[in-house]
Amino acid sequence: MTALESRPASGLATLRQGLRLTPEFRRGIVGTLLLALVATVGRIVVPVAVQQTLDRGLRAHGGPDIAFIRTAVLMCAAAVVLTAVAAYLMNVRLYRTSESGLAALRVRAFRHVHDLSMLTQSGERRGSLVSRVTSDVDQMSQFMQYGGLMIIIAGGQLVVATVLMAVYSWPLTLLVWVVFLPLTYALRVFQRWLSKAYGAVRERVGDMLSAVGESVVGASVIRAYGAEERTERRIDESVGAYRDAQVRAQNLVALTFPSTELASAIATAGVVVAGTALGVGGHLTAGELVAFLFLVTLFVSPLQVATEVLNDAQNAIAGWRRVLGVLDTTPDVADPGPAGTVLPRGAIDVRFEDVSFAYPGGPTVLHDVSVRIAPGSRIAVVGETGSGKTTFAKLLTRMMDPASGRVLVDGVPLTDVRFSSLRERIVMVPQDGFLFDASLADNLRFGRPEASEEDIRGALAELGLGDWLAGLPEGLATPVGQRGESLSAGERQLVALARAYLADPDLLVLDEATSAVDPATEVRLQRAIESVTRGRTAVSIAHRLSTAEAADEVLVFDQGHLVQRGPHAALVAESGRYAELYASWAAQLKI
Ligand SMILES: Nc1ncnc2c1ncn2[C@@H]1O[C@H](COP(=O)(O)OP(=O)(O)OP(=O)(O)O)[C@@H](O)[C@H]1O
Repeated sequence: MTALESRPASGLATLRQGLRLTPEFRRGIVGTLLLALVATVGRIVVPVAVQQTLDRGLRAHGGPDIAFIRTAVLMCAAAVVLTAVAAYLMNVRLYRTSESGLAALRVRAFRHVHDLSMLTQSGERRGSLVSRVTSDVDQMSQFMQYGGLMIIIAGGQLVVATVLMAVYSWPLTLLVWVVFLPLTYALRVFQRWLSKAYGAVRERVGDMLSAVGESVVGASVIRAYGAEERTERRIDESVGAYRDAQVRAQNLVALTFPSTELASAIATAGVVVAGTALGVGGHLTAGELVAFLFLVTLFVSPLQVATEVLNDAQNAIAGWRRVLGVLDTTPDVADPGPAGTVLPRGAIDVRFEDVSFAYPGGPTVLHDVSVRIAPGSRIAVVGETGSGKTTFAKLLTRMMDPASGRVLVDGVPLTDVRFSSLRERIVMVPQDGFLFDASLADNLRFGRPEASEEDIRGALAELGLGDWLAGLPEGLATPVGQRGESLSAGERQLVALARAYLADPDLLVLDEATSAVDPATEVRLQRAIESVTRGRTAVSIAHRLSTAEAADEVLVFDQGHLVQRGPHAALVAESGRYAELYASWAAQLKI
């Protein structure tokens, strides 16, 4: 089960919903349809001209009427040119609208992915999420540019050809329809099968991208554990599953082609036989029969195109369903928008009122937590692994909302605070602060894009990192590599801290890194943390004893309950959870 389910709605409902959510596709559609009409009507001029030339020009009373033939040929040439121009203009318009529609859809889907809470995102594999915004939209683009156009033309052509065929001979028209009716029914059945088959194809693309993406990102872990073979097997399997799904879908497509060919051959043969009989009986002229055969070709080609387009259409609808799956997911952590409160500047006062939380489908991991954190105080959150520390931090920064209870900042419920204000005033530094593949300066500027080089140097100096910066080969221009791989783990933590310092929040939530660093970096980190947390409310998930010792107060979590709180010295003196944790820390230090 993924968090963003593909919608099971019918193909037509999906298209309608998609068009409603992407008004760009509908822009200028009337003009395009008119051009399609001109292009279609233009195609019937040739058969009519041939019929007129044969029946009224060549077989005119008293010999061929050259003047009539000349006029018919000229009109025919003019119609062909007009048709070509209309078809060109229609193409251009369709490309333009479909491209801008797809671009808007991509942007909208991508923004929406960002609006979704961490919880929804973590329920969906990253590769699959990426495929919804990239390859699924690409599938739609093929259809919108070729298939959509063909359907418009083919539909018009089918109607116009039928009407004109009926004008020449309704019994022959009936014959053609009788041959083709079973085919149209069969096409509808194929469509249902294809819809299922292409739904599976789109799912497999997501799986494949997920497997490939993960093996690239986790390359070092794979190598470290010698798991290359297992990883290759997983990729082989996902590629194989995609191939099988495609082959299954293509087998169905292959079935549709011969069936149209067969129906077309039967219809043509039938028209020749029945048409000749009608001609002998004096009900049809030679010109009319020839024109009718031309029209049968015009009638058949849209059906042939339809089978091709059906393929694209089903693939596109399957893709569109997955994109709509993203757009339709209401963000569970919603921004109150302009109606929301803007927090005033200054150290933030935090209150948790009976807060409980459970991850979707899981047990309660935080139970009735009530706590007040005074503005400007430094708090250390401690507890065994899995005790709920990170969950507490995520609720405090509104990465997710509590199942029950409230979190208040400066007396305002977090849910009422405008996102822009929330993200500006409250910053979380996760254990492994993600660094982008850019220069050190660009990464530091992430929280405050307008910061000048002087601001950055000043901030690093205030954090006691001036000497570290001086030791870097290219200073602020030093590239940090993908995910900061050119830096050591300790240096990455320093950059994450400096980035938060530059953003200048009023509440800083710090998930202390557990990775061991060399003693010199450790000292730097301690000094930097001391400076970063000064003057603001700071909540650190502490993995080091020194952090707890330096804090104004310690919050002790045990199996989702807040079991103790108070200054380090007082808690050590009490017998309780903290004293046990302290004892195990102290034992580790002695080793
Ligand atoms: N995304 C998630 N989905 C489901 N359960 C989760 C998720 N994240 C955490 N949990 C569960 O919630 C409980 C509390 O986890 P939490 O990450 O808050 O603990 P922690 O004290 O921060 O642990 P650590 O010190 O190892 O980081 C654990 O039992 C964990 O398995």
